[in-house]
Amino acid sequence: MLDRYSLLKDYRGPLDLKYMDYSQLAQLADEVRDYIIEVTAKNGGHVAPGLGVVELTIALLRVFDPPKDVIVWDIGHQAYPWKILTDRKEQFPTLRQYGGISGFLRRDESPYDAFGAGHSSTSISAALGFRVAKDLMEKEGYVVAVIGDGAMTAGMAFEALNNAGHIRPNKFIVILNDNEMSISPNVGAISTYLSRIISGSFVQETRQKIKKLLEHLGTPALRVVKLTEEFLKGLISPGVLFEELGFNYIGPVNGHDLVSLERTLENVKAIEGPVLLHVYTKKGKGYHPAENDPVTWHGVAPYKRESGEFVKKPSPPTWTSVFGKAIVELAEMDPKVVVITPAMKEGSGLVEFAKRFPQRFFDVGIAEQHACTFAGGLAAEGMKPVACYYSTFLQRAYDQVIHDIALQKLHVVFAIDRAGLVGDDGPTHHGVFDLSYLRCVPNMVVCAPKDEQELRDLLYTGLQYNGPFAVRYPRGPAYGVPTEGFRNIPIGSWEILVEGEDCVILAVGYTVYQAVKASEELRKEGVRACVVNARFVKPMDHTLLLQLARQYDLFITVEDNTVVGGFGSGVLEFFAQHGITKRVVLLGVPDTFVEHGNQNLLRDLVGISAEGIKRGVLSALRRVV
Ligand SMILES: Cc1ncc(C[n+]2csc(CCOP(=O)(O)OP(=O)(O)O)c2C)c(N)n1
Ligand SMILES: CC(=O)[C@@H](O)[C@H](O)COP(=O)(O)O
Ligand SMILES: [Mg+2]
Repeated sequence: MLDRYSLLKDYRGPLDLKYMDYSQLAQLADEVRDYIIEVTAKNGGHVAPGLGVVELTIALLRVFDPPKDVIVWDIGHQAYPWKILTDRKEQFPTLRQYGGISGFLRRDESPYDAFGAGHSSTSISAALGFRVAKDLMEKEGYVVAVIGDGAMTAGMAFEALNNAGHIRPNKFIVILNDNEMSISPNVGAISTYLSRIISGSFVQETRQKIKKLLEHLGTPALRVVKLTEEFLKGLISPGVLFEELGFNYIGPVNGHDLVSLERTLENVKAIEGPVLLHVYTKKGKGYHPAENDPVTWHGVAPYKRESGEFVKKPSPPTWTSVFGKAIVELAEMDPKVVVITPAMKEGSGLVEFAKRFPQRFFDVGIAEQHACTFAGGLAAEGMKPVACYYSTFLQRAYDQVIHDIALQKLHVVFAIDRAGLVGDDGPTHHGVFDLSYLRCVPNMVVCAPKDEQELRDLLYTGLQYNGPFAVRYPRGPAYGVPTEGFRNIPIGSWEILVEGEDCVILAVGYTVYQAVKASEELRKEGVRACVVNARFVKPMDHTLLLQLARQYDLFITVEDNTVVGGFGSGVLEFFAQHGITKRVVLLGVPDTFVEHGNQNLLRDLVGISAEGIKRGVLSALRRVV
């Protein structure tokens, strides 16, 4: 694949960059962009973020000397050019494939990936750690954090700036890559401030304000105005916010102008104290579909590169779209329903809701903790907040779930998307801990639907129930069952879906229909397994569980969550509390970080697909295939 690129094919590594002239570098930038498009068209992935930082990556590799100089990219979804230009151009076609290279940064993948990432807004903290460690150990080198404007909206980034502004280290540079986009257009007061810096309006407006103030003070001051005009120009730094936090603010600089970018970086190296370099770039640069629609092209499935059309296979609606439709209907029925997302409007299926109910929709930026406590406040005053999270990102708000919602028994519905194995994004994004971390929290109701209708019903149930309620559902297509209306499901109730005498399979959420399929296959082999839809993980159906314990000796629990502390553990705890001694086999995600790869392949590998469950049951019955 590399043969078609005249410079990239013979490129050996960052040292080569230092010997190229600017016309060669421009050509190399084009080739890197082309290569990213070529590979992501086949594999899918994050297209627009990486296309926007090709020149920045080249400049960093020319001005600094990694891995001696440490470059920490935030999130890492924009690091495809970094992977190609450091040491992974050959492996790049395996991007996000099982066994291939990751779509994010990993320390075990390359010495150039200084710090693992995938979740947002960690770069400045990690970089500061590197800086302090280097200083304590008297090690050479610069430390640079590269953070996007979206990532900069998170509290964690400001916690790090606060600390860095106090320590005031030298050779510590934060590059703010500002493309005015999070996944959606960036939101919030900080984003507005950054946009005003880029447009130049911040300085102009501040000067006007000072002039007006002086004019207001009368004639002597007016004379001063004239004298101070030039002085004011120098006095007002557009990055006054960062200056006040103890950083030297430099910028804004065009992040696609390699010459000035490099010159600025060279100058920045000589500045004493921490520096914030504000760079503006275009998300999706160089590929028209992505430049024109960076929201869609943030992260995509495979596509045709010439047209930008997506290669779609017919499939049932996604769980996300079922949720998105249901929440609009529920909001129509109840004016108290409000929706909160920490920067995941599209991914959480909320585009329609935001259009229909702009006053009741809150994109709070990448601020999972704030989103949760904000929901708590809304609930305390009598609204019905639905806090929409990806399972993996809810991890950020764990203390808030406990302290601000559960302890106060507040009526917040957590709609948790991307539960279970998500596939190509890999271990940073799998939502395989939520059943464990939520079921141990007092007052929480925790449930998972077996299909689309049950998702609607559980949401409806959650909005009727007066307390903390979490419903979790997976990434990707649902089962295609018809949906209509809403019904209340008694909290803690399970249902028997398949009768059988040999053993009982207690399955949760996505795995329920897999267990039903497995039971059909098992029947062909003479095994009659009972299948139960254990839709409530907390509280469990104690009555049914006691009844089943009288009937069966072998229990198989299935969940798309870690087996450590998850649903199966809950069943074991219940049996232990009731002195029930039955054989219980736990099927689920093992106690290891599962790699990236095709979602169904991963499900099969960990043994929670229909085939995997069949294998698990047979082996439990000691009839190993
Ligand atoms: C804690 C956390 N919340 C949400 C996300 C999902 N997410 C990934 S990229 C992104 C937008 C980041 O915007 P920015 O930092 O400006 O980078 P850009 O894509 O614009 O280059 C979001 C919200 C995440 N990775 N981590
Ligand atoms: C980088 C990041 O965190 C998001 O872009 C994430 O990859 C989105 O995942 P989905 O594709 O499941 O929406
Ligand atoms: Mg951005």
